Amino acid sequence: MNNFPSAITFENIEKSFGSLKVLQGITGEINRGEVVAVIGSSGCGKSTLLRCFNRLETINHGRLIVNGIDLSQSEINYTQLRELRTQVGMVFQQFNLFPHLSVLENLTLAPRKVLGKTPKESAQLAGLYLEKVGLFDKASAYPEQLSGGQKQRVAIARSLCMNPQIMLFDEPTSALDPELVGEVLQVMQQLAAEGMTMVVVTHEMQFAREVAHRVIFLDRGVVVEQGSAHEVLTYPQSDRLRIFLSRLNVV
Ligand SMILES: Nc1ncnc2c1ncn2[C@@H]1O[C@H](COP(=O)(O)OP(=O)(O)OP(=O)(O)O)[C@@H](O)[C@H]1O
Repeated sequence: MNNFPSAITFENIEKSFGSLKVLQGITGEINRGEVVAVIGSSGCGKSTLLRCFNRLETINHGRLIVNGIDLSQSEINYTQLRELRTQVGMVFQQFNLFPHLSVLENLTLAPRKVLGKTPKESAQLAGLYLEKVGLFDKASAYPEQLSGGQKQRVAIARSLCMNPQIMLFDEPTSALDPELVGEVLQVMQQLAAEGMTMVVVTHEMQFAREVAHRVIFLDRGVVVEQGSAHEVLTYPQSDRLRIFLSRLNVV
């Protein structure tokens, strides 16, 4: 367990793609054991913020510390990047499973290659986490044989095999048929109850309301409001948040 006090600290971070300023000076903190939902309209920078947290994107300006690793610099060394990718798991909208590998092979690959586990140790780990997401019986299936909800549960189990301290979820249920959303949210809810630090970019306001400790509302690359899910979703202070929520029929 890393002893750095907060899981993620970000101060005045900025990120541009060419002339497009996507993050325009964002400051905040994710505490250990906290579940934070990041909400906002399409294109406001939610995914970019999340991707900065595991260095899929590099910030242009500001200070960013993730699990004690300083990501403020434009260059970090290979050891730090490996450490970061081990400690911070990420689940994507499109699952990103390897189609040519079985479920078991998808789960055991990183523990073997990155953590140096033996095939037996990694298979044990995989079994443990497949059990946790209710898919032990699918170990020898291939991704194409699974439903979207099952694929996403496999993707979560795959991340958990690395024993991460922080989990990032980028719209994990957006690509799913509505009837499959619940099974994925349930797994996430269980992780949250076990104390996992989670940052979740989501359009699922019910999940935000029921599971998130805190909600951050982004608009055009700035944090417009943040607070408890109850405060932010029930008593929006700004017109921008009111309009966003009314479009989703939340308020
Ligand atoms: N690699 C990139 N190169 C150029 N522009 C990018 C890149 N990634 C994101 N953008 C742009 O940055 C802006 C913010 O994108 P981002 O994906 O962070 O938004 P979002 O809030 O997650 O949106 P959505 O809810 O639709 O996923 C968008 O205008 C997007 O087109």
